[in-house]
Amino acid sequence: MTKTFKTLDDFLGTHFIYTYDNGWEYEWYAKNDHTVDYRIHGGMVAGRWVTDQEAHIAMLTEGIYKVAWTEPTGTDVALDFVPNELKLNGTIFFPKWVQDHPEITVTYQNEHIDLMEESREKYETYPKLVVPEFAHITYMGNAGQNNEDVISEAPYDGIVDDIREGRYFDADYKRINK
Ligand SMILES: C=Cc1ccc(O)cc1
Repeated sequence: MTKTFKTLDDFLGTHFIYTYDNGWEYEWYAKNDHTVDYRIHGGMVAGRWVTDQEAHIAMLTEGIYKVAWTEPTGTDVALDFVPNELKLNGTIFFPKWVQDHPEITVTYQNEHIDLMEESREKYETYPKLVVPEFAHITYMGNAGQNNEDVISEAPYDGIVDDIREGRYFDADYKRINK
């Protein structure tokens, strides 16, 4: 995808894959102006995926976007995208319990909200694990807003290569082989 990001609308509906400098690989979709979906392919909670997470999304200045949200696990996230330079800076604030029991969060969270809320009460919150990292964007796709095909299944080995190499979405950004 070759596109210059200028407006908030240029950002909304974009699908990204990126790798943080610590090696963690994430896939993230700006579903609309208040909703994000994502899948985690590498790192402490690889295998986790989430749809319809409410988030705050703002354009700070032309082509630079800030996204922030708090999750049912108690994890907080702040992302600053500079897509024209294929980079972003992300900070993840993990409660202690996610660091101690990451496996509880490695699932399709939407089907286990009660477990996330029980776990955040049952286990410890502090000290939080703060992970501030730059990331390099390895893929961008124009999925359009509210496209339910973008993040619609659990991550599997090779999925990011399928996406990057054009084997996953058709010309209308619908999933092939559904
Ligand atoms: C914890 C979720 C999360 C999603 C995307 C990202 O880049 C960092 C964290």
